[in-house]
Amino acid sequence: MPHAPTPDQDREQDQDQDPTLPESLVLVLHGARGDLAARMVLPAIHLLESRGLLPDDWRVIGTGRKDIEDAEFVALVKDAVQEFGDAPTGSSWDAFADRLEYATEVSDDEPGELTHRLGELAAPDRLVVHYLAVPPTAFEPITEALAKQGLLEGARVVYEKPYGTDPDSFEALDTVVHRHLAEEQVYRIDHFLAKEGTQNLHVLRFANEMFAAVWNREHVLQVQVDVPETLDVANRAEFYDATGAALDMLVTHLFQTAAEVALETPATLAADAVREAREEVFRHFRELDPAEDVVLGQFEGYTDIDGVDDDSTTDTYVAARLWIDTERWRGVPFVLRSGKRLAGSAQRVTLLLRSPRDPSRAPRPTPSASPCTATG
Ligand SMILES: O=C1O[C@H](COP(=O)(O)O)[C@@H](O)[C@H](O)[C@H]1O
Repeated sequence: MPHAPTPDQDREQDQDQDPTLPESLVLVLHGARGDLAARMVLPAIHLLESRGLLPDDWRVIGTGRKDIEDAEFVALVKDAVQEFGDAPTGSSWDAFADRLEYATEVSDDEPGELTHRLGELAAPDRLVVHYLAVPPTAFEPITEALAKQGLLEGARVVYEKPYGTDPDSFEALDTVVHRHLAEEQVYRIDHFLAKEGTQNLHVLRFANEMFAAVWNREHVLQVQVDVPETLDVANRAEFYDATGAALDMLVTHLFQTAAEVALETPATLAADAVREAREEVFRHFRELDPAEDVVLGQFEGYTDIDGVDDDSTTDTYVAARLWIDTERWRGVPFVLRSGKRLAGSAQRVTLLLRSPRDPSRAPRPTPSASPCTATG
Protein backbone atom coordinates (compact mmCIF):
# COMPACT_ATOMS: atom_id res chain seq x y z
CA MET A 1 0.00 0.00 0.00
CA PRO A 2 1.38 3.45 -0.80
CA HIS A 3 2.09 5.56 2.26
CA ALA A 4 0.86 9.12 2.60
CA PRO A 5 3.80 11.52 2.31
CA THR A 6 5.25 12.73 5.61
CA PRO A 7 5.23 16.50 6.21
CA ASP A 8 8.96 16.48 5.42
CA GLN A 9 8.35 14.77 2.09
CA ASP A 10 5.57 17.25 1.42
CA ARG A 11 7.94 20.09 2.21
CA GLU A 12 10.65 18.70 -0.08
CA GLN A 13 8.17 18.19 -2.85
CA ASP A 14 6.63 21.64 -2.50
CA GLN A 15 9.99 23.35 -2.32
CA ASP A 16 11.10 21.41 -5.39
CA GLN A 17 8.07 22.72 -7.15
CA ASP A 18 8.51 26.31 -6.07
CA PRO A 19 11.90 27.71 -6.99
CA THR A 20 10.73 31.17 -5.93
CA LEU A 21 10.66 30.23 -2.24
CA PRO A 22 13.42 32.16 -0.43
CA GLU A 23 15.95 30.36 1.79
CA SER A 24 14.91 32.42 4.73
CA LEU A 25 11.91 34.63 5.40
CA VAL A 26 10.92 37.30 7.90
CA LEU A 27 7.27 38.25 7.61
CA VAL A 28 6.51 41.54 9.34
CA LEU A 29 2.81 41.62 10.05
CA HIS A 30 1.68 45.23 10.46
CA GLY A 31 -1.67 45.47 12.25
CA ALA A 32 -0.91 42.14 13.91
CA ARG A 33 -3.51 42.65 16.64
CA GLY A 34 -6.31 43.49 14.20
CA ASP A 35 -9.30 41.65 12.80
CA LEU A 36 -7.81 40.95 9.36
CA ALA A 37 -4.67 39.45 10.89
CA ALA A 38 -6.72 37.25 13.24
CA ARG A 39 -9.27 36.13 10.69
CA MET A 40 -7.06 35.62 7.65
CA VAL A 41 -3.34 36.19 7.83
CA LEU A 42 -2.35 34.36 11.02
CA PRO A 43 -4.42 31.22 10.28
CA ALA A 44 -2.98 31.27 6.74
CA ILE A 45 0.59 31.36 8.04
CA HIS A 46 -0.19 28.47 10.38
CA LEU A 47 -1.71 26.50 7.51
CA LEU A 48 1.30 27.14 5.27
CA GLU A 49 3.62 25.95 8.01
CA SER A 50 1.58 22.81 8.72
CA ARG A 51 1.65 21.94 5.01
CA GLY A 52 5.39 22.51 4.78
CA LEU A 53 5.01 25.44 2.41
CA LEU A 54 7.22 27.92 4.29
CA PRO A 55 11.01 27.96 3.99
CA ASP A 56 12.86 26.05 6.72
CA ASP A 57 14.01 29.30 8.20
CA TRP A 58 11.15 31.70 8.82
CA ARG A 59 9.98 34.15 11.49
CA VAL A 60 6.96 36.35 11.99
CA ILE A 61 7.32 39.70 13.68
CA GLY A 62 3.93 41.10 14.63
CA THR A 63 3.85 44.84 14.90
CA GLY A 64 1.43 47.58 15.91
CA ARG A 65 1.25 50.83 17.81
CA LYS A 66 0.54 49.15 21.14
CA ASP A 67 3.51 47.84 23.07
CA ILE A 68 2.88 44.22 24.09
CA GLU A 69 5.15 41.37 25.16
CA ASP A 70 6.05 38.51 22.82
CA ALA A 71 4.10 36.12 25.09
CA GLU A 72 0.93 38.18 24.74
CA PHE A 73 1.32 38.13 20.96
CA VAL A 74 1.82 34.36 20.93
CA ALA A 75 -1.38 33.93 22.99
CA LEU A 76 -3.24 36.17 20.58
CA VAL A 77 -1.99 34.16 17.58
CA LYS A 78 -3.06 30.93 19.27
CA ASP A 79 -6.57 32.29 19.84
CA ALA A 80 -6.78 33.43 16.23
CA VAL A 81 -5.60 30.10 14.84
CA GLN A 82 -7.98 28.24 17.16
CA GLU A 83 -10.97 30.32 16.17
CA PHE A 84 -10.35 30.80 12.45
CA GLY A 85 -7.91 28.09 11.38
CA ASP A 86 -6.74 24.55 12.06
CA ALA A 87 -6.58 23.64 15.73
CA PRO A 88 -3.00 24.16 16.96
CA THR A 89 -1.66 21.07 18.71
CA GLY A 90 1.09 20.04 21.15
CA SER A 91 4.72 20.12 20.10
CA SER A 92 4.01 21.33 16.58
CA TRP A 93 2.32 24.38 18.11
CA ASP A 94 5.35 24.99 20.37
CA ALA A 95 7.69 24.88 17.37
CA PHE A 96 5.40 27.30 15.53
CA ALA A 97 5.12 29.64 18.52
CA ASP A 98 8.93 29.80 18.82
CA ARG A 99 9.02 31.62 15.49
CA LEU A 100 6.69 34.43 16.62
CA GLU A 101 7.70 37.72 18.17
CA TYR A 102 6.31 41.22 18.58
CA ALA A 103 7.86 44.67 18.22
CA THR A 104 6.28 48.12 18.24
CA GLU A 105 5.69 49.78 14.88
CA VAL A 106 8.16 52.24 13.33
CA SER A 107 7.16 55.85 13.09
CA ASP A 108 8.51 58.76 11.10
CA ASP A 109 10.62 60.08 13.93
CA GLU A 110 11.40 56.86 15.87
CA PRO A 111 13.17 53.77 14.53
CA GLY A 112 11.29 51.83 17.20
CA GLU A 113 11.80 48.26 18.28
CA LEU A 114 10.94 46.88 14.83
CA THR A 115 13.94 48.55 13.22
CA HIS A 116 16.26 47.04 15.86
CA ARG A 117 14.81 43.54 15.52
CA LEU A 118 15.06 43.66 11.72
CA GLY A 119 18.64 44.95 12.06
CA GLU A 120 19.51 41.92 14.18
CA LEU A 121 17.93 39.55 11.68
CA ALA A 122 19.43 41.11 8.53
CA ALA A 123 21.21 38.53 6.33
CA PRO A 124 21.98 38.51 2.60
CA ASP A 125 19.65 35.63 1.69
CA ARG A 126 16.85 36.57 4.10
CA LEU A 127 13.76 38.02 2.44
CA VAL A 128 11.73 40.54 4.42
CA VAL A 129 8.04 40.80 3.56
CA HIS A 130 5.96 43.57 5.10
CA TYR A 131 2.29 42.57 5.16
CA LEU A 132 0.09 45.62 5.76
CA ALA A 133 -3.03 44.24 7.47
CA VAL A 134 -3.97 47.77 8.48
CA PRO A 135 -6.74 50.21 7.53
CA PRO A 136 -6.04 51.72 4.10
CA THR A 137 -5.53 55.16 5.65
CA ALA A 138 -2.37 53.75 7.26
CA PHE A 139 -0.79 52.54 3.97
CA GLU A 140 0.91 55.83 3.15
CA PRO A 141 2.23 56.72 6.62
CA ILE A 142 3.57 53.22 7.20
CA THR A 143 5.22 53.09 3.77
CA GLU A 144 6.85 56.49 4.43
CA ALA A 145 7.99 55.47 7.91
CA LEU A 146 9.45 52.16 6.69
CA ALA A 147 11.29 54.01 3.93
CA LYS A 148 12.61 56.60 6.34
CA GLN A 149 14.00 53.90 8.62
CA GLY A 150 15.62 52.13 5.65
CA LEU A 151 13.44 49.03 5.99
CA LEU A 152 12.24 48.76 2.39
CA GLU A 153 15.51 47.96 0.67
CA GLY A 154 15.19 44.55 -0.97
CA ALA A 155 11.89 43.95 0.85
CA ARG A 156 8.46 43.09 -0.53
CA VAL A 157 5.35 44.93 0.62
CA VAL A 158 1.84 43.49 0.52
CA TYR A 159 -1.11 45.90 0.44
CA GLU A 160 -4.62 44.64 1.12
CA LYS A 161 -7.53 46.20 -0.70
CA PRO A 162 -8.88 48.84 -1.01
CA TYR A 163 -5.75 50.31 -2.56
CA GLY A 164 -7.24 53.78 -2.93
CA THR A 165 -10.97 54.35 -3.14
CA ASP A 166 -11.14 56.34 -6.39
CA PRO A 167 -8.73 57.12 -9.24
CA ASP A 168 -7.26 60.14 -7.40
CA SER A 169 -6.58 58.35 -4.13
CA PHE A 170 -5.22 55.35 -6.08
CA GLU A 171 -2.76 57.64 -7.92
CA ALA A 172 -1.76 59.45 -4.73
CA LEU A 173 -1.03 56.18 -2.90
CA ASP A 174 0.71 54.62 -5.89
CA THR A 175 2.96 57.66 -6.24
CA VAL A 176 4.11 57.33 -2.62
CA VAL A 177 4.58 53.58 -3.03
CA HIS A 178 6.64 53.98 -6.21
CA ARG A 179 8.74 56.71 -4.63
CA HIS A 180 10.16 54.02 -2.36
CA LEU A 181 9.56 50.69 -4.08
CA ALA A 182 10.03 49.14 -7.51
CA GLU A 183 6.88 47.55 -8.94
CA GLU A 184 8.40 44.05 -8.47
CA GLN A 185 8.47 44.70 -4.72
CA VAL A 186 4.77 45.57 -4.54
CA TYR A 187 1.94 43.06 -4.08
CA ARG A 188 -1.65 44.34 -4.20
CA ILE A 189 -3.80 41.58 -2.81
CA ASP A 190 -7.35 40.52 -3.52
CA HIS A 191 -7.72 37.28 -1.62
CA PHE A 192 -10.83 36.19 -3.56
CA LEU A 193 -8.57 35.44 -6.51
CA ALA A 194 -6.80 32.79 -4.45
CA LYS A 195 -9.97 31.05 -3.28
CA GLU A 196 -10.30 27.47 -4.42
CA GLY A 197 -13.70 28.20 -5.96
CA THR A 198 -12.28 31.03 -8.06
CA GLN A 199 -9.30 28.95 -9.16
CA ASN A 200 -11.64 26.08 -10.02
CA LEU A 201 -13.43 28.30 -12.50
CA HIS A 202 -10.40 27.92 -14.75
CA VAL A 203 -10.63 24.15 -14.73
CA LEU A 204 -14.40 24.09 -15.01
CA ARG A 205 -14.28 26.31 -18.01
CA PHE A 206 -11.05 25.61 -19.84
CA ALA A 207 -10.84 21.86 -19.31
CA ASN A 208 -14.43 20.98 -20.20
CA GLU A 209 -15.78 21.41 -23.67
CA MET A 210 -19.27 20.99 -22.23
CA PHE A 211 -18.91 24.27 -20.29
CA ALA A 212 -16.53 26.04 -22.66
CA ALA A 213 -19.04 25.71 -25.47
CA VAL A 214 -21.84 27.49 -23.63
CA TRP A 215 -19.73 30.14 -21.86
CA ASN A 216 -21.03 33.07 -23.88
CA ARG A 217 -24.00 35.30 -24.56
CA GLU A 218 -25.54 32.89 -26.99
CA HIS A 219 -26.23 30.45 -24.16
CA VAL A 220 -26.01 32.46 -20.93
CA LEU A 221 -28.92 34.66 -19.94
CA GLN A 222 -27.41 36.14 -16.78
CA VAL A 223 -24.35 35.74 -14.55
CA GLN A 224 -24.75 36.11 -10.79
CA VAL A 225 -21.99 36.54 -8.23
CA ASP A 226 -23.37 36.31 -4.70
CA VAL A 227 -21.51 36.76 -1.43
CA PRO A 228 -24.11 37.08 1.34
CA GLU A 229 -22.61 37.06 4.83
CA THR A 230 -24.13 36.48 8.26
CA LEU A 231 -21.11 38.30 9.70
CA ASP A 232 -21.51 41.83 10.99
CA VAL A 233 -18.84 44.48 11.43
CA ALA A 234 -18.61 44.84 15.19
CA ASN A 235 -14.83 44.17 15.28
CA ARG A 236 -13.96 46.64 12.58
CA ALA A 237 -16.69 49.24 12.77
CA GLU A 238 -14.41 52.22 12.27
CA PHE A 239 -12.93 50.84 9.05
CA TYR A 240 -16.23 49.54 7.76
CA ASP A 241 -18.21 52.70 8.45
CA ALA A 242 -15.72 54.66 6.35
CA THR A 243 -15.81 52.05 3.57
CA GLY A 244 -19.19 50.35 3.07
CA ALA A 245 -20.18 47.31 1.03
CA ALA A 246 -19.67 48.87 -2.42
CA LEU A 247 -15.99 49.60 -1.75
CA ASP A 248 -15.34 46.68 0.58
CA MET A 249 -16.82 44.00 -1.66
CA LEU A 250 -18.23 45.21 -4.99
CA VAL A 251 -15.41 47.07 -6.70
CA THR A 252 -12.88 44.65 -5.27
CA HIS A 253 -13.83 40.99 -4.79
CA LEU A 254 -17.00 40.92 -6.86
CA PHE A 255 -15.45 42.79 -9.80
CA GLN A 256 -12.42 40.50 -9.73
CA THR A 257 -14.63 37.42 -9.63
CA ALA A 258 -16.81 38.75 -12.45
CA ALA A 259 -13.64 39.32 -14.48
CA GLU A 260 -12.56 35.74 -13.78
CA VAL A 261 -15.88 34.50 -15.17
CA ALA A 262 -15.73 36.81 -18.16
CA LEU A 263 -12.10 36.65 -19.26
CA GLU A 264 -11.02 35.27 -22.61
CA THR A 265 -8.87 32.12 -22.57
CA PRO A 266 -5.42 33.25 -21.38
CA ALA A 267 -2.28 32.08 -23.15
CA THR A 268 -1.37 29.97 -20.08
CA LEU A 269 -2.64 29.68 -16.51
CA ALA A 270 0.45 31.48 -15.16
CA ALA A 271 -0.40 34.42 -12.89
CA ASP A 272 0.79 37.07 -15.38
CA ALA A 273 -1.20 35.64 -18.27
CA VAL A 274 -4.39 35.36 -16.22
CA ARG A 275 -3.90 38.89 -14.86
CA GLU A 276 -3.50 40.26 -18.37
CA ALA A 277 -6.68 38.50 -19.47
CA ARG A 278 -8.52 39.91 -16.45
CA GLU A 279 -7.25 43.42 -17.11
CA GLU A 280 -8.46 43.18 -20.69
CA VAL A 281 -11.96 42.39 -19.40
CA PHE A 282 -11.87 45.35 -16.99
CA ARG A 283 -11.33 47.62 -19.99
CA HIS A 284 -14.75 46.47 -21.22
CA PHE A 285 -16.66 46.98 -17.98
CA ARG A 286 -19.34 49.58 -18.69
CA GLU A 287 -19.35 52.37 -16.12
CA LEU A 288 -22.08 51.66 -13.55
CA ASP A 289 -24.98 54.06 -13.57
CA PRO A 290 -25.76 54.45 -9.83
CA ALA A 291 -29.39 55.36 -10.53
CA GLU A 292 -30.10 52.47 -12.90
CA ASP A 293 -27.71 49.73 -11.91
CA VAL A 294 -27.02 49.92 -8.18
CA VAL A 295 -29.08 49.27 -5.05
CA LEU A 296 -27.62 49.98 -1.62
CA GLY A 297 -29.02 49.02 1.78
CA GLN A 298 -28.18 49.06 5.45
CA PHE A 299 -29.16 46.38 7.97
CA GLU A 300 -31.36 47.34 10.88
CA GLY A 301 -29.40 48.05 14.02
CA TYR A 302 -26.19 48.96 12.14
CA THR A 303 -26.01 52.44 13.65
CA ASP A 304 -26.26 50.98 17.19
CA ILE A 305 -22.86 49.31 16.76
CA ASP A 306 -20.05 50.93 18.76
CA GLY A 307 -17.81 52.90 16.45
CA VAL A 308 -20.55 53.54 13.86
CA ASP A 309 -21.92 57.10 13.55
CA ASP A 310 -25.50 57.39 14.85
CA ASP A 311 -26.61 58.91 11.56
CA SER A 312 -24.39 56.79 9.32
CA THR A 313 -25.70 56.10 5.82
CA THR A 314 -22.94 53.63 5.02
CA ASP A 315 -24.12 50.75 2.84
CA THR A 316 -23.92 47.28 4.35
CA TYR A 317 -25.61 45.73 1.29
CA VAL A 318 -24.96 46.27 -2.38
CA ALA A 319 -26.50 44.84 -5.52
CA ALA A 320 -25.25 45.95 -8.91
CA ARG A 321 -25.98 45.13 -12.51
CA LEU A 322 -22.81 45.23 -14.53
CA TRP A 323 -22.54 45.10 -18.32
CA ILE A 324 -19.38 43.78 -19.91
CA ASP A 325 -19.13 44.95 -23.48
CA THR A 326 -17.06 42.21 -25.04
CA GLU A 327 -18.07 40.18 -28.02
CA ARG A 328 -18.65 37.23 -25.68
CA TRP A 329 -20.80 39.00 -23.06
CA ARG A 330 -22.52 41.95 -24.74
CA GLY A 331 -26.13 42.10 -23.48
CA VAL A 332 -25.66 39.65 -20.59
CA PRO A 333 -26.18 41.28 -17.17
CA PHE A 334 -23.72 40.36 -14.43
CA VAL A 335 -25.65 40.67 -11.17
CA LEU A 336 -23.27 41.18 -8.24
CA ARG A 337 -24.61 41.09 -4.67
CA SER A 338 -23.13 41.12 -1.20
CA GLY A 339 -24.19 42.23 2.26
CA LYS A 340 -23.53 41.88 5.95
CA ARG A 341 -25.79 40.30 8.57
CA LEU A 342 -27.92 38.44 6.04
CA ALA A 343 -29.79 35.21 6.68
CA GLY A 344 -27.05 32.94 5.32
CA SER A 345 -23.46 32.94 4.10
CA ALA A 346 -22.38 31.78 0.66
CA GLN A 347 -19.86 32.56 -2.06
CA ARG A 348 -21.46 31.56 -5.31
CA VAL A 349 -21.18 32.10 -9.03
CA THR A 350 -24.29 31.17 -11.01
CA LEU A 351 -24.72 31.13 -14.75
CA LEU A 352 -28.37 31.09 -15.80
CA LEU A 353 -28.67 29.39 -19.15
CA ARG A 354 -31.15 30.33 -21.80
CA SER A 355 -33.97 27.84 -22.29
CA PRO A 356 -33.38 25.57 -25.21
CA ARG A 357 -36.13 25.22 -27.76
CA ASP A 358 -38.26 22.57 -26.09
CA PRO A 359 -40.45 20.72 -28.60
CA SER A 360 -42.66 19.33 -25.79
CA ARG A 361 -43.79 22.90 -25.05
CA ALA A 362 -44.45 23.83 -28.63
CA PRO A 363 -48.14 24.55 -29.32
CA ARG A 364 -49.87 21.52 -30.74
CA PRO A 365 -50.98 21.93 -34.29
CA THR A 366 -54.68 22.81 -34.31
CA PRO A 367 -56.75 20.13 -36.01
CA SER A 368 -57.26 20.99 -39.58
CA ALA A 369 -60.71 22.24 -40.54
CA SER A 370 -60.77 20.01 -43.51
CA PRO A 371 -59.04 16.82 -42.52
CA CYS A 372 -57.55 14.75 -45.15
CA THR A 373 -59.45 11.56 -45.52
CA ALA A 374 -58.01 8.54 -46.95
CA THR A 375 -60.24 6.82 -49.39
CA GLY A 376 -59.89 3.30 -50.35
O1 LIG B 1 -12.06 41.37 2.28
C1 LIG B 1 -13.10 41.07 2.82
O2 LIG B 1 -13.56 39.80 2.68
C2 LIG B 1 -14.40 39.24 3.68
C3 LIG B 1 -15.02 37.98 3.07
O3 LIG B 1 -14.01 37.12 2.72
P1 LIG B 1 -13.84 35.69 3.39
O4 LIG B 1 -12.69 35.08 2.71
O5 LIG B 1 -13.70 35.90 4.85
O6 LIG B 1 -15.10 34.95 3.12
C4 LIG B 1 -15.47 40.21 4.10
O7 LIG B 1 -16.18 39.70 5.20
C5 LIG B 1 -14.84 41.52 4.50
O8 LIG B 1 -15.84 42.48 4.82
C6 LIG B 1 -13.97 42.07 3.39
O9 LIG B 1 -13.24 43.20 3.86
